[in-house]
Amino acid sequence: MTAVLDDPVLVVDKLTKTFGSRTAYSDVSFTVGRGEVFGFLGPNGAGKTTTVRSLGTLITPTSGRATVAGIPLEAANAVEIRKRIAIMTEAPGLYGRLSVKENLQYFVGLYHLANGEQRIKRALESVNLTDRANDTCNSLSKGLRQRVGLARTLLNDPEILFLDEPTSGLDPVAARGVHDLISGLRDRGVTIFFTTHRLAEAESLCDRVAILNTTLRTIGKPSELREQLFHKGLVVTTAAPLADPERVFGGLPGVESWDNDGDGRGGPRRTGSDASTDTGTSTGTSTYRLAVSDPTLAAPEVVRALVHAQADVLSVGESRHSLEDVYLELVNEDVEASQR
Ligand SMILES: Nc1ncnc2c1ncn2[C@@H]1O[C@H](COP(=O)(O)OP(=O)(O)OP(=O)(O)O)[C@@H](O)[C@H]1O
Repeated sequence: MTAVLDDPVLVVDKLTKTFGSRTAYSDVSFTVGRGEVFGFLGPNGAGKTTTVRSLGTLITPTSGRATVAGIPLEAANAVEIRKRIAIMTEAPGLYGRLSVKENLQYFVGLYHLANGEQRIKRALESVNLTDRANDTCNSLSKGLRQRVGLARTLLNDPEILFLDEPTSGLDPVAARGVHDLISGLRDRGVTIFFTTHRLAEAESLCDRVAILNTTLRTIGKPSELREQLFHKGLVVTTAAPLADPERVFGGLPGVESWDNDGDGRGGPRRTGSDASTDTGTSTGTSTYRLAVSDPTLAAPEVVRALVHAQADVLSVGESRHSLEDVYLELVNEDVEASQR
């Protein structure tokens, strides 16, 4: 990633936007490298759309600086910046009574683009809509309209594509279609900056993500964020509660602390939701979470100790945290802080 950041296409430095007394986002700094897929996450009202609108020259930031596609973000440079970028807001902004092709022809004219027919042909091919070129936009499903919106953004061969919630309101199949398009564009070297509320989408598509909640809360690869925020751990499930878990886990090499889901023993635990969570009270199973320095070294010790204690072990595995866990941990921290 360092190599990618050696060729930054978007540099944001202490950018702030206020509307009167309301702060949309504040003191935001980050860099996006050429060819990155960069996810911008945050709760409702976090300032994501306002950031996109600012970087896309649609509104003027209150303070701070940015360089977009190598050009300083200043009112005098807005036209030059817009030639190099494209923005798709939540609603694709199409003329419903015009056909797909007529819409694209309209935008080719608006942007004064040469070789319009060739551009339209390529854009339609990129989004697999060649055979719907003569259909009116009103007759298309929301998912297909979103694809027309994407085709529009491709007309000027943008260096940076800003997509504001491109899969909002789409069913899983249509959303998958948009994901495939984003992956295809990444393969062609287009930098993609997109906002989303779908954390699994961000996790699977993005090279890096930033979490915004008026200020930037964190930024990094999803895997790095998981490691920064959560201890490494093992999850042990047994068919029945251990008679004396402290005797089994306490003092084992590499095991820093343990906790039995639901009873809070064994010291503090920092975790969000986990796919393997099962307090098991109704089925008799019991789940133990162990904070360990190195799961590969600790796991054999733990298994030996469990066998020695004649425990009925159902599973021993590494605990996994998702980007959603990271997000919820950070955003919940903000909610708690605001209530203090
Ligand atoms: N034109 C405007 N005038 C006044 N306040 C605005 C304006 N645009 C946005 N805001 C405020 O700025 C804040 C950030 O809004 P923004 O739409 O950027 O958030 P968001 O993260 O995109 O939210 P969502 O996920 O709901 O789309 C909100 O408090 C919003 O009310």
